[in-house]
Amino acid sequence: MKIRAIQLGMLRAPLKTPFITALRRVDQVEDVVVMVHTDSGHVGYGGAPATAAITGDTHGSIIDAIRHYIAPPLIGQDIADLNHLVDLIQGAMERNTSAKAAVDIAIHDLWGQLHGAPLYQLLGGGRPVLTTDMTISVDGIDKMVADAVAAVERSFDALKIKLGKDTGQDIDRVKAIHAAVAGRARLRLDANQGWTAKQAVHVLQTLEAAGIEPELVEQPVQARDLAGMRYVAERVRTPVMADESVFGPIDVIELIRLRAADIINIKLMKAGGIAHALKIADIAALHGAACMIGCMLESSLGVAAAAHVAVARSRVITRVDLDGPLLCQADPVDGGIGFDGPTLSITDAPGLGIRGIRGLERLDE
Ligand SMILES: C[C@H](N)C(=O)N[C@@H](CCC(=O)O)C(=O)O
Ligand SMILES: [Mg+2]
Repeated sequence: MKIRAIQLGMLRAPLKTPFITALRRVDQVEDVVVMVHTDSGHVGYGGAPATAAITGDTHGSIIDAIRHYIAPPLIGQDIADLNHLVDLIQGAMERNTSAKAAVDIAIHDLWGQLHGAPLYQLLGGGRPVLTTDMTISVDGIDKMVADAVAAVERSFDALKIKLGKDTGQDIDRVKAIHAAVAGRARLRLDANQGWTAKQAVHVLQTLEAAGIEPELVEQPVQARDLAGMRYVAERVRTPVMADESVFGPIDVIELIRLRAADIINIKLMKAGGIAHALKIADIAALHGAACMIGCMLESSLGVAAAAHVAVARSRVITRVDLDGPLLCQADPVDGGIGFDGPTLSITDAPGLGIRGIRGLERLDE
């Protein structure tokens, strides 16, 4: 099975309600779609959203990186040589992790199809069912409480509360949500880099003193401020999770060496795809650090790939934040994964099991 052509497209899916974090506000998912065609007539699907505020990648940069740097060396290569293909993708250029992830996902989809098995089975197996949390966008307190209660009523027992706008209001937000859902949902706090280290300690110690024990706090301070991450981790009971501070395997080694976080949020769009996400999970496991599998605001193309990774590394990936497709009015991806409330199930079709994408806009050269 040899790579014949790599085609690009755009997928757009309006959200049910705006997605708002300390970093950005978005109204729709927009993924660059990668379709890798083989001489055997198979198609491998991958995708990447542009999360410029986190990865630095834009739709234009993703398309350009794939067209001019990542795709050309792959043409004519054999899908059976997965490690070689991963080396070509990762070595094609510096950074551009979203573009690399989109192509890496499509190649892994084909590798699964080549072997006639769902990807998670080839990566080590596991039970193909996960439970995701639900994200509550940062907003006015009443709106956040209403969104949190609605999520709990839909059976979500873990809520990811977006914060990081204003420390005083953030404390009030968490107190109000805690009062509304206490005992029915675990609270995961995500400041998306919005606090200083001292502010983070103040927010968390105030909540802890009020008898609120969040399950974790995600990326309280600026991505590069590993000393700040450690400062927070040393002063609060709430476990600290690194998100924007950790992109690839090397970052994890540094983070663990500095003891700057307790938990690592693995995202394919930061890692550059499945191969490096697996490496991160394996490094974390060796050091006894726990992981979450996360996603950007993206469709079930990338989320399906992340789900296969989470299932195959379920001993170390103990938390799941794969709610991107659930935030959309409708997910245009056919096949792959399905949701029933917070329960995410993977089909047993070969590879990622993607059958097609409704309303795909083709991007021609
Ligand atoms: C969608 C997911 N629950 C999430 O919150 N992901 C990110 C933000 C992604 C984005 O801005 O697209 C996170 O910070 O964890
Ligand atoms: Mg985060």
